[in-house]
Amino acid sequence: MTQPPAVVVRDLHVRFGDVEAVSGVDLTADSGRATALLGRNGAGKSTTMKVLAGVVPPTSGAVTVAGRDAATDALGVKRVVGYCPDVGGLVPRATPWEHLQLSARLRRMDAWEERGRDLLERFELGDVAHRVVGGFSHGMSRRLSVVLAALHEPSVLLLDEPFDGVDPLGVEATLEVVADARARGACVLLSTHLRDLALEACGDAVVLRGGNRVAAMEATDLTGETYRALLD
Ligand SMILES: Nc1ncnc2c1ncn2[C@@H]1O[C@H](COP(=O)(O)OP(=O)(O)OP(=O)(O)O)[C@@H](O)[C@H]1O
Repeated sequence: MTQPPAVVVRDLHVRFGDVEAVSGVDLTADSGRATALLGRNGAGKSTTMKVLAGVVPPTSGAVTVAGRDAATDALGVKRVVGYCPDVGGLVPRATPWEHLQLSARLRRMDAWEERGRDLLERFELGDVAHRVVGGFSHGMSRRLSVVLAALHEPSVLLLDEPFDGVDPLGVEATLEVVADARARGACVLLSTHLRDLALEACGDAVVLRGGNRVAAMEATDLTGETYRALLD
């Protein structure tokens, strides 16, 4: 029997006052696959991700994440996803290890320490595990946000601009996290402006423009020329 898609978005609209950030997005994403969400600044990528993370409610439309309805069960959605937000999400006075402890406690995880340590090492944050994050560079904070999203091996992993300001080793570690998640059957959604990295990380691509979906295709079909044409 074919599995239903892990993420289903139908005619999603999100309004902030007078601004319609998302205006009719349709999208599906499958378990065991990674889907890139691409588009220019202001296209609606982060807002769509926030809805999928249960952080912002849909104004209208239907959104299901691992069987949970984002409009009526935001808490259920938050439980099944791992979310790396585009900005923020870290407590400046806490250390990476304290962030991991808090995350594990909130999720009632047992025996998370080894995985936590391993992820910090993979993202080259082992040496600063006990340093407050307030002094971290942008790239270090991004890397920690990916670690926190991945810690509990969520069935839906949402990475919003995970490569932003991240050095090549951090990019490699992030690509590994995406590959691991796919291998254990999770659904990955990753937003980025960077077509090349999207192609490396993801098998599927969805392009947004002005709050609408303008294309959905296999990532390999998204040539530079095609992407450029879709952005205009
Ligand atoms: N909280 C908010 N209040 C008002 N407008 C908002 C809010 N959040 C987003 N918007 C607007 O919604 C539109 C989509 O923003 P969004 O952040 O989703 O785009 P994006 O594709 O993620 O852009 P970027 O690539 O620059 O991160 C933009 O016009 C933005 O200004």
